[in-house]
Amino acid sequence: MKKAVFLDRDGTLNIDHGYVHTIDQFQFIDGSIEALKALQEMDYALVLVTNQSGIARGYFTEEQFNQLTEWVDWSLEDRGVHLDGIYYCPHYPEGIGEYRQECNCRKPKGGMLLEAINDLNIDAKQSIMIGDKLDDVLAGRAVGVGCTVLVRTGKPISTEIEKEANYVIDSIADLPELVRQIHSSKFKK
Ligand SMILES: O=P(O)(O)OC[C@@H](O)[C@H]1O[C@@H](OP(=O)(O)O)[C@@H](O)[C@@H](O)[C@@H]1O
Ligand SMILES: [Mg+2]
Ligand SMILES: [Zn+2]
Repeated sequence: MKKAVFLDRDGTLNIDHGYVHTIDQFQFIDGSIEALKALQEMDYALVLVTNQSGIARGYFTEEQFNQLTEWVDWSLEDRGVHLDGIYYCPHYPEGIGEYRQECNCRKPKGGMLLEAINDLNIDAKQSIMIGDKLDDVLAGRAVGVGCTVLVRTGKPISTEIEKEANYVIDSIADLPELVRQIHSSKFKK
């Protein structure tokens, strides 16, 4: 079994301009690519788990999402970062057509993470969920992820919400250092 970092997208990997769906709108957060590279070198599988209710809301199509995702994936590969899995939820309970669903994949539910855990043989306990919203923390917790991390690069987070995560850091750029510290403090025990 392998350990993984479950990565939220908007607000964590890229700036959340609100329902980002074009290459022009997609801005990697400073230091995010380098952080992913470092985590990959620490033997973490990298798994993207993103709510894309903009599809169900009719703001953009699944096809547009897939095109952008392909660009993101290749931009990362270009910089030596391989995403082991990409999972997205296109649904919304008040959405349109086939996307109007009370699904099990939209965070805070754990469906996307669970699918990845099964597909990629991931050890949830050894894994990390990082995101910018309480829903990310709750999704991680729902599947028994060992460590939940909130970043301050996305939606504003209240002190009440901060208490729900195991750690709060300024940006995903700080995650490799946090992981190193966690590992070294475990050794000392
Ligand atoms: O952060 P991840 O999961 O990667 O993606 C979230 C996005 O799909 C969008 O999620 C929306 O929330 P609702 O889906 O409308 O609740 C809003 O927060 C948007 O600003 C945001 O772009
Ligand atoms: Mg987010
Ligand atoms: Zn869904």
